[in-house]
Amino acid sequence: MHSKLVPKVYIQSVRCIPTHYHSHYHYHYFLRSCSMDANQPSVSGVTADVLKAVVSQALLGKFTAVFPKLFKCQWKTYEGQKKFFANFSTENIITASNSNNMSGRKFCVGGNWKMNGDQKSIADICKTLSGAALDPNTEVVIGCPSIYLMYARNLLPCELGLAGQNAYKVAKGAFTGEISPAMLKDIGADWVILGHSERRAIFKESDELIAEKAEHALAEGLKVIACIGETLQEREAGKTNEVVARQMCAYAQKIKDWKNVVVAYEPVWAIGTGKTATPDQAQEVHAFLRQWLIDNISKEVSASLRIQYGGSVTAANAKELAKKPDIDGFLVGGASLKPEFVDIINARQ
Ligand SMILES: O=C(CO)COP(=O)(O)O
Repeated sequence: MHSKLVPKVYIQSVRCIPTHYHSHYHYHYFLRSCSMDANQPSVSGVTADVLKAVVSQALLGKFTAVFPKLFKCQWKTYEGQKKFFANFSTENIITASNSNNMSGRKFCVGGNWKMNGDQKSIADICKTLSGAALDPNTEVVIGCPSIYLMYARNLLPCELGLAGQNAYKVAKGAFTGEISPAMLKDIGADWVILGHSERRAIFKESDELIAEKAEHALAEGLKVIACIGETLQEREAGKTNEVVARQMCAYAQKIKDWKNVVVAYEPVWAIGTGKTATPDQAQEVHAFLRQWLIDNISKEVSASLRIQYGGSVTAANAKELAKKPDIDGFLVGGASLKPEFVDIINARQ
C-alpha cells in the first residue's frame, strides 16, 4: 500500500554570505538539503516554519529572486538582509543543530591549505566540495591563502566556513604585509587560524602575540581556530602536557569568551610527516586538555569547547581518530587539497 507522505521541510543549515562587492551588496540565503520525508528527523532543529517565514518575507517583496530550485533567495539590499536577521537568528538555527556526537559538540573539520593552490586547483577543490555529499553534522572550515579568499568564497558551498590563515592584532595601520580580522570579515571570511606551529617556528610568533591576535580576532567577530602542539623534542622529553598547558595559558590570559573558539591540537612531529598520532596518543592529550579546561577555565567551557586533532590526518586514519570521545574534529593540511578530504569530513558517518 502506498503510504501518504505529509510534506514537511527539514533544513540542515542556514547561512548567509555576501556574493558581490560592488555598489550594491547582494546576499544569498541558502536553505540546504531540504527533505520532504516526514519520517526524517530534523537535522538541525530547523523546521518548515523557517521556510514558511522566508516565503512570507519573499512575498512581501524582500527578495529579488525567490527559490530558484526552492532553496535559494536573494535580498535586494544589505538592509533587507539585516531586517531579516533581526527576526531570525541564524546563530540559533545553526547552534540548535543536533549532532550524532554524544558530547553535543558539533564535529568540526578544517582544511588548512597553507601556501598551496592556484586559481585552477582551487576551483577544482571547490568543485569537488560543491558536488560532494558532506555530512550535515560536520562543520567545515576552509583555511585558504589570503589572496584567494574572495575567489574561494564565491566558489565554495555557502554553508562551508572560510578562514584566513593568519591575521594581525589590530584593525588597520602601518603594518606592511599584514592583514586584519576586519579585512577578513569584509571579504566574507568568518574564521581565522591562529598560532599554527609553522607561524610559531618559521615566523617566530610568541605565545603572547598569538593570544593577542586571538583576542582581537574574537573582538572583531571572527571565529578562531587556536592551534597548539608540542615538538618531537618536547614529546621525547616528556613535556607534552607542560607545553600545551603553557600555550593554553597564554590564550586564556586574553580569551574571556570561548564560544567562538575551536582549539586545534597539532603535535608538530605529526605535521606533514605522515606520522599521525595514534588515536590513543591523540585522545590522551585531548583528555588532558579537557581536564585543564575544567581546572583553569570552567566545566562548561570544558564540556563545550571543540578540540580538533591535526597532523597527517588522511581518509585512512580519520575514522578511528574520530571515534575518540575528546576528538571533535580535525585540522587537515595535505589531505585537504585532495578529494579524500570529503571522506575526512564524513569520518563520523
Ligand atoms: O598542519 C596541519 C594542519 O594545520 C596538518 O598538516 P598535514 O595534515 O599535512 O600533516
